[in-house]
Amino acid sequence: ILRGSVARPHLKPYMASLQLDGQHVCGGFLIAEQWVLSAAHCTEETDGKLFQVLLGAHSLTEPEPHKRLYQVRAQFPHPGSNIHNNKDDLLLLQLEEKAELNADVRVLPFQREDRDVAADTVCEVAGWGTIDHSGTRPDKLHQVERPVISRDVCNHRTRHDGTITQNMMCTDSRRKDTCKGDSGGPLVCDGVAEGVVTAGSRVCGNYKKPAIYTRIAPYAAWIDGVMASADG
Ligand SMILES: CC(C)CC(=O)Nc1cccc(-c2cccc(CN)c2)c1
Repeated sequence: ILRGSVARPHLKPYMASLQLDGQHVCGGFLIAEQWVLSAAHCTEETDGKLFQVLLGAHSLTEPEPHKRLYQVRAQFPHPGSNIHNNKDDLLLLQLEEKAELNADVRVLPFQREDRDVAADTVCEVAGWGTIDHSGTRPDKLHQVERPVISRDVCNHRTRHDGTITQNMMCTDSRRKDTCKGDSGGPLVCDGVAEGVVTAGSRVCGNYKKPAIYTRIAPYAAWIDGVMASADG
């Protein structure tokens, strides 16, 4: 998160850190006791290894009362996701067991009504992604508020030039923005997850490249189907 602030500890109890060998790679969030939603492109550099999922954390390194690292039983990237574009950039992770829910570990509801969030709505996004242009990685969760911009503005030829589909949404990226390692985290508007951070043009804080999110509502049926089909 570029030019945001340190989040209030454990006030975003749905946040997950997807880790490999103890290193934060991407964000995610708890959508059910045994399921985390993230971004499919986060698996690009994992060489087929499964993530571990850290829940209940504010600091990535310090001991905290309800912090716990969960093994992943299975990962389900959306079948339409690919490395060449941001389409269908969603990843479902089934935890090895149901997460123990408590004050610091809680499910976040996601939007099921497929209707665009109005432009200028101020939403919030959080993550352990890089916090400056030198790629400094934070120990603590950061957050930032960002206004939604319309798909028409986001698709302008000087911005994302028509690549933003109706399954995507954008927020203004002037100065304050998402960045590397924030992918997979939720865009939360009025307490509901409306989108999942995707890397898009992989630049941060440049107003000509607004932040892009995969809208969740269009994928509600896919999410429900995977959760229902996987055992348990
Ligand atoms: C395996 C993956 C972690 C590789 C990757 O995603 N790299 C990468 C590099 C630079 C910027 C970003 C990035 C992420 C989220 C939002 C944005 C744009 N605001 C950029 C992402």
